[in-house]
Amino acid sequence: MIDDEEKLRKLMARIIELEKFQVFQAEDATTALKKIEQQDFDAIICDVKLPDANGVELIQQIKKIQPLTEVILLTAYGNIPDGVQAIKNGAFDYITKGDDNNRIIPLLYRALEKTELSKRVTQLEQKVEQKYSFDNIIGTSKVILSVIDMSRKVAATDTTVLLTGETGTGKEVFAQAIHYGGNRRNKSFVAINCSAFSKDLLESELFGHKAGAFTGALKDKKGLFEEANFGTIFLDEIGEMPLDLQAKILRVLETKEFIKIGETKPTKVDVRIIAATNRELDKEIENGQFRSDLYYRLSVFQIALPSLRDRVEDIKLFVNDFAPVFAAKMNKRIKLLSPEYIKTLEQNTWKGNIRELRNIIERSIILADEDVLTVDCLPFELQQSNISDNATSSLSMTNIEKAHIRKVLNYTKGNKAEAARLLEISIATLYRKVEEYKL
Ligand SMILES: Nc1ncnc2c1ncn2[C@@H]1O[C@H](COP(=O)(O)OP(=O)(O)OP(=O)(O)O)[C@@H](O)[C@H]1O
Repeated sequence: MIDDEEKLRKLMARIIELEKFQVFQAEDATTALKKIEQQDFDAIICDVKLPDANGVELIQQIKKIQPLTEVILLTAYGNIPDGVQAIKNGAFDYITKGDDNNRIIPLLYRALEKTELSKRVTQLEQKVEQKYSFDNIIGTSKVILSVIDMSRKVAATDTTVLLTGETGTGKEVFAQAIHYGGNRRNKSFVAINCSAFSKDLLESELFGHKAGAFTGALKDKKGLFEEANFGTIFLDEIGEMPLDLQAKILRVLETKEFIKIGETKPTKVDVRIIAATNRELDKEIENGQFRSDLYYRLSVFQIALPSLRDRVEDIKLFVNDFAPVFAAKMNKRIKLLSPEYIKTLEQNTWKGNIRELRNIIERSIILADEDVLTVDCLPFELQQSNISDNATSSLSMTNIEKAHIRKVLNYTKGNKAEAARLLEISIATLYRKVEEYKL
C-alpha cells in the first residue's frame, strides 16, 4: 500500500488486514521500490500523487521488477485520464481515492486471482519449455549431436526449417525443440499433419474461411496460420500437400500473407514455418508432385535426421530412458537389461525408427515376468532377424530349432508340458533341448 497520506493509508491497510491479508505500507516511491526489489507482492495499491513520484509512471517501474504483480491505482476524484493512462501502463484497475473504499476488497480479490493465474501460466510455460527442450533429446552419437548443434543454432533465428528423415526419427521432437529454444517460445506452436486431410479441408484448416464460403461453413473460422501468429507452424508430411496449396504456402513465405476461403483481402501473419517430410522431395519434384520453388524456399536450412540404424550406439540410452517409464506405468520394476536383449535390438533394422523401438520396449515390459528384460520379451521376428542378420551359420537347422522352441515356450509362458504338446515332441526331448540350447 503506497500512499503518503498516513491516515488514509492506515485505514485502507486496516480494511485489507481484516480480510487476513498481510499489508506492507510505504509512504513514498523510494521506500516502496526498495521493498519490491526484496520481496514478492501479490498486489500493490498505489496513490497517484506521491512526494517523490507520479503513481501513473511508477506502475511501469513496478511491473519491470515484478511483472506478474497486479497494481491498483488510487486516483484523485474525477481524474479519469489518469486512470486510463494507468491501465495503459499495465495497471489492473483504478479507483477514486476515499470514495470507493467499499470497492477495494472485491477488486483486490480479482487482482489476486489474476496474479495467481499469471503465475500458473508462467509455471506451465516453463514446464512445457523444459519438456520440449534440446536437453531432453536423447542421444550421444556423433550424428545426433551434430543435428542437435545445428538445430540449436537455427532455433535462435527466424529461419524456415525443413526437417527430413524416415518416419519415427524425431522430426516433430526437433520441431518442438526448435520452437521452444527460440524467441517465439511463449507463443503458440501449432502442428498439422498435411497427409491427414483432403485438399479442401486442409486449405480451410490452414487458412480458415468466411461464413458461407462453402456449404457447411456456418461461421467464420480462423485457420492455423492465424492461430500460430507470432509463433510457429509445423507442417508435417509437407510432401503430401496438394500442388495448389503448395503455391499458397509459398505465398505466405514470400509475402507473409494469405487469403482465407471466401475472402477477397489478404490477412497478414508473422509465423515461423517448420516443415517436415519423409519423402525425397527432389524425386517428388522430378515426378511433378512438388513445386521446386517451394522446395528451394523451404530448404534454406535443411536438417536431415539420422535413422536409428545410423545411431545404433544410442539404442541403449533409449532403452534406459523408456523402460523405467513404461515399467512404472505397469507397476513393474525392471532392474536389469540382459546384454543379449540390447544386442538383438542393436541388430534390428528399425524401419519405424524410435517410434518402433519405443513400442517394442513397451511390449517387452508387458511380457517381462521378472525384473530382467531378456530376448524372450522381444517379438519373434526380432529374435529371428537377429538370427538371419547374423551370419550364414545362423541359418542352420539348429538355430532355427532353437528360435522356434523359444517362441513356443514364450507363448506357453514357460509351461514345458504345454510346449512339448504343441511341438509334438516328448517332454523328455524338450528338456534335453532346453538344456542343450540353454534356453
Ligand atoms: N531424441 C529423442 N529422444 C526421445 N524421444 C524421441 C526422440 N526422437 C523421437 N522420440 C520419440 O519417438 C517418437 C517419434 O517421434 P516423432 O513423432 O518426432 O517422429 P517423426 O519423425 O515426426 O515421425 P513421422 O514422420 O512418422 O511423423 C515419439 O514418441 C517421440 O517422443
